[in-house]
This record gives sequence, C-alpha cells and structure tokens, in this order.
Amino acid sequence: MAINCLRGVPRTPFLSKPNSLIPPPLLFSRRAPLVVTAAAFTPMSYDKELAAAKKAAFKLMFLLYADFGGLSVLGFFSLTGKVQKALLQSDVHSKSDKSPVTVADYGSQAVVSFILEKELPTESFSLVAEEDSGDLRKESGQETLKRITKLVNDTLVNEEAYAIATFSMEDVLRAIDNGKSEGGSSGRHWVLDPIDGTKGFLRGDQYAIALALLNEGKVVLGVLACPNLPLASIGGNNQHSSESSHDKVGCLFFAKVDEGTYMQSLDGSSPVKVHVSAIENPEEASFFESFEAAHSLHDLSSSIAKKLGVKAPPVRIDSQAKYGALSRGDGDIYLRFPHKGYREKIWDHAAGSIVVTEAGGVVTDAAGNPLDFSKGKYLDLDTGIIVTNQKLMPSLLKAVRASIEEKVSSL
Ligand SMILES: Nc1ncnc2c1ncn2[C@@H]1O[C@H](COP(=O)(O)O)[C@@H](OP(=O)(O)O)[C@H]1O
Ligand SMILES: [Mg+2]
Ligand SMILES: [Mg+2]
Ligand SMILES: [Mg+2]
Repeated sequence: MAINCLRGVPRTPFLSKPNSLIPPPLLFSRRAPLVVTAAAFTPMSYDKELAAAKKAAFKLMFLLYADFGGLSVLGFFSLTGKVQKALLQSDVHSKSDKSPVTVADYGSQAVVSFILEKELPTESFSLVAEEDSGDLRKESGQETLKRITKLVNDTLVNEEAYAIATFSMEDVLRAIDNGKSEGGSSGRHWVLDPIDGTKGFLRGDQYAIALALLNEGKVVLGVLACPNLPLASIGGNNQHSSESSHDKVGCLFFAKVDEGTYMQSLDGSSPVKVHVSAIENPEEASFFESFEAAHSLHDLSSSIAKKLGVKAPPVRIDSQAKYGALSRGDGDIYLRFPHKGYREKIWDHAAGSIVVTEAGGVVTDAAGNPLDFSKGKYLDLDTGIIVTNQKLMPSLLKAVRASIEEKVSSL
C-alpha cells in the first residue's frame, strides 16, 4: 500500500458555575433578582490567557521556523535560520524512557513558562509540562544547559517589558521546573508539550508546540503551533489551498471553548475560522496516524480502515499537527492505538483535542468516551484515541470495536 509521508464569533458564552456563596432562596427572591443573576453568570472569556499563549507560541514558531528567510528582519535571530536549526537538531539526548529530547524541547518549555508568568502576573501559575531539569543539573548536562540558556536569551531579547537583562542558567532551570505541576480536577492548569513530535523535528518533518489551559479538569483553550505544516491542505481535499499558499509553511491553530477554531499563518494575516470535513461516506474518507510505528499500531488502523471501506492510503505524520490538519478538513479520521502498556500523557492531546472539537469534530477513546483531562498528567483511557467528524463517528466506532475484538480473539 502506498504511504503518503509528508516532509517537510462566539456561539454561547462560557458560563461560570453559579456563585455558591449566594444562598439559593435569594437567587429567586423579588428583592434583587437581576443583580444576582448577572453576577452569578459572568462569562469567562480567557482573552488574556489566549493572547499570552499565542505570544509564546508565535515566538517559538519564528525561532524554529524551517527557513527563516524574510523573517530575520524581526530581529529574533543572531544566527541564520538554517545554521540555528542544524545546531538545535544536533544536540540530542536520550531520556530515561529512551525517547529523545533536544535543546529546542527544553528551550521551548523555558520560554513558554517565562512568557505565561510575565504576561499573567495576577493569576496563580500552574504548569504541567513534559520536560524536567534533572539531567541538566548534572555535570554532564552543563554544555547543553548553556546552549538552552543562549536560545532562551536569543528568543526573549526584544522583551524589554520583562525587565530582565539576561536570563541566567539558574533562571532557565527554574522556568523548566515550573512545569512540575500534577494538574487535576480543580483550579487552572496550563498543559504544555514544548516540542511534540521530537522525532519528527529531528527528521525535519512535522512537529508542534502544544499549549492548553485546563479549568476544573476541562480544556478551555488550546494553541497548536506547527512550524512545518504547509498552509495548503496536506490531504486530497485541498479546500484551503491557493497559489500562494502552496509553498508556505507555518500554521498556528487556536481555539477557545464555545468560540470555534482559527488558523493563522506567520505572515501577519488575519486568522481564518476552520472546520472539520463534512464527509459522510467512509469510502471517501482519508485517515491520519503516527509516522512512528512504535507509537501506534498501524496494522490495527489498516484493519479499521478496511472495515470502513476507506480507499485512500494512510497519511503518516508526526505530532499533534494531525489534530490541526484534521481541524481544517485535510483528512477525516485520526487513529491512535499505542502498544500495550503505554500510558498517554495529557500534553500529547490537550491542545489538539480542543482544536478539533471546536472545529466541529469529536475526540474519544476507543470505547467512545470523551478524553478525561482531570486525572493528573496521564489520560486514563480505553485502548486508544479516535478522532473524526460527527457524521462518521458512529460507523468509525463500530469498525474500531469489530477490529479490536478480532485482534483480541486472534491472540
Ligand atoms: N511507545 C509509545 N506509544 C505511544 N506514544 C508514544 C510512545 N512513545 C512516545 N510516545 C508519545 O508520542 C508522541 C508523539 O506522537 P506522534 O507519534 O503522534 O508524533 C511523543 O511526544 P513527544 O515527541 O513530545 O515526546 C510521545 O509523548
Ligand atoms: Mg518527548
Ligand atoms: Mg508529545
Ligand atoms: Mg514533547
């Protein structure tokens, strides 16, 4: 089978819970009904939070952009893009689970952590993020820490407003360790994957900076920056392509609860609202899955696709760029079935899932349950993650169940 490998306004305002300090009878008394009702249902806009998250993600997009070309006029770089990129990709370390981590992963986490703290000084700050500073605090990590610190200083060089001349190595370690929060079902927590798809980043393929905000265990906003994702569709549908968008890469998706999903490019043009595909016939559908066979069972996906009658070959790309591409209708289905024993982390799905659901899609586990982000840093789910539009979901779920049953009975 041929495989397609790619290189390279508000509907309903979000209502807060009724104010529990107001005794219930007063809510309905004749004395002050209007005042109480208005105070009790203040809409939460998350505007400040979204602006801060986008600021951080755009800065990193510019920094990591594959070919900085005309962007250097913005003054973010002391090196040319290609040299900088080569440097970032050459310093690779192996974590205790054998997965790779680079200067870019650590640097991105430190930059996001700094920017969120500085931009939102009045809010209590909790961050659940993938990386920690353990290896960088060892003697063997000192050279890498120096490179990360240079990267962070280069990225934030124009931020006079932050009133810090230069960030020290200790500042960087502290910023990375801000990401140690455990998350959970109460309060607000930022969720960050500083580089999602590190393997894709190292190959020069797809990767993403994925940042989301949880409130009371629910994802309320997400920003997904995909520096290598073409502006033009990467599927057969090509609904967003134009002559000028064919060669351009660098897409930032953002979504707030009940306000839809938007996509923006690096050239300063206005965001455009995006929607998942409207395909109803599975035979016309195409599907995404991980590039890495170690991350998802490709044979199970192909059995599901066959049962559904999907004709197109799988589109295998790294990272949550799959969620972004699906949210704008480049493809119709995303299938993810990790090998037995693997536990999914919230940072691998929080931003991507709201980007898809706000674009009209559905994200569930293999049993059809919504993903639960309230249980700490792991997602507690049944077997795998499936994503599609509302029309295709019932037949997709049926095919998933049948394929899983077949697989289990063949063992
Ligand atoms: N054995 C495994 N099974 C499933 N996912 C895995 C995995 N090992 C690593 N991952 C996760 O898969 C993510 C990449 O997903 P994808 O395959 O869609 O590109 C990785 O994110 P990072 O690259 O941020 O570490 C990592 O969290
Ligand atoms: Mg990783
Ligand atoms: Mg990840
Ligand atoms: Mg990562």
